[in-house]
Amino acid sequence: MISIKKLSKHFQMKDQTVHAVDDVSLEIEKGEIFGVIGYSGAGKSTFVRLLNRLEEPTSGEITLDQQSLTQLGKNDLRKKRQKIGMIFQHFNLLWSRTVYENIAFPLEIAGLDKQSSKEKVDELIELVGLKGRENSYPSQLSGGQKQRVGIARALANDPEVLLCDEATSALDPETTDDILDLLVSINKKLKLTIILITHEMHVIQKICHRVAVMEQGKVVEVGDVLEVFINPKEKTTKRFVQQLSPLEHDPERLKDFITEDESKEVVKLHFVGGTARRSLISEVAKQFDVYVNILQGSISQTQEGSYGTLFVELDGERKVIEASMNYIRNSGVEVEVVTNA
Ligand SMILES: Nc1ncnc2c1ncn2[C@@H]1O[C@H](COP(=O)(O)OP(=O)(O)OP(=O)(O)O)[C@@H](O)[C@H]1O
Repeated sequence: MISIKKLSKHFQMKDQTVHAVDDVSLEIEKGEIFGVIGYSGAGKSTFVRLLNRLEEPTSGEITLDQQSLTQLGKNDLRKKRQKIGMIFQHFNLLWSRTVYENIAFPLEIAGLDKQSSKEKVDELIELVGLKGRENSYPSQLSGGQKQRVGIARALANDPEVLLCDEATSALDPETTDDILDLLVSINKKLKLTIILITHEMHVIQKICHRVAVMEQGKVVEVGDVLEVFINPKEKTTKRFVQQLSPLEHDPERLKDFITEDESKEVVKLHFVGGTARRSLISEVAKQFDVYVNILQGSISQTQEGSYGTLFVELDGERKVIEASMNYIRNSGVEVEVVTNA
């Protein structure tokens, strides 16, 4: 749906050229939530601003639904921009206008008549959960509510793509989750393609289908979120993934559990995909005469399924331990016996 080819943006400074976006090529599918993650200065904001030409590329091409964005003249660009909604970290609302008027603003600009505009605004207010707040001013709203206004306004002209520039970075964790849930429900309901940039892996994990990792203007890794989480290849990607599972393997803590005792075995369970949804641990404890002691680990949900590791101690007769390990393996979960924790 969006095809980005060899896209670059260079800023010519007095004594140097900054390669903010450097030869980026990506294909973004219709209806997917595509995340771009990178540390500060990686080029994320510049990248997302190039996608609606708030920033003019130095070179390269962007195609949206087979139409070249990069070659559009001023008038056509203005029309096409209506099909690219955008939300921002600091909401960018009109402070002297009410919630209703903020959302109606892009419809006014598009020349919609009053009645159709009212119907659309009412529908959007319902969609983003702001019923009853139509007449409030932005200053009377919480951060999460302000972003809901931002989202409704961005959706006013029925865009094909929604660009999110660090849209949850100014929000507390709970509100962040609410807004991310809202984006997922909009993505599903409207089949809207969403491109979001963030420096938080939690955001990628929670809502994205695919992710690109940016570093010094370049995309250094791209793939399905689940795949990238399970098997990050680049150093930067590994650092981001570790943000979410710092406790995954703490050898010191596990050491105390490793014994020569035949009746105990410490095993590492590696969950990938849908398997972690099942109540495997309680099933094992119920069906086999073993105690299952969870030592450490974490399971995370992504849009494509769960992944993660759990270290557990199985305590029981040798052959029962073996049988429970086989049961776990047959459920599609990788089992590794931890001998050298
Ligand atoms: N208008 C500009 N003029 C000169 N340099 C710029 C301009 N905009 C961005 N840059 C530079 O381009 C590089 C990428 O910046 P960008 O803001 O896109 O990164 P980012 O990943 O979004 O980081 P942050 O989250 O800190 O904004 C940085 O080195 C930045 O200083």
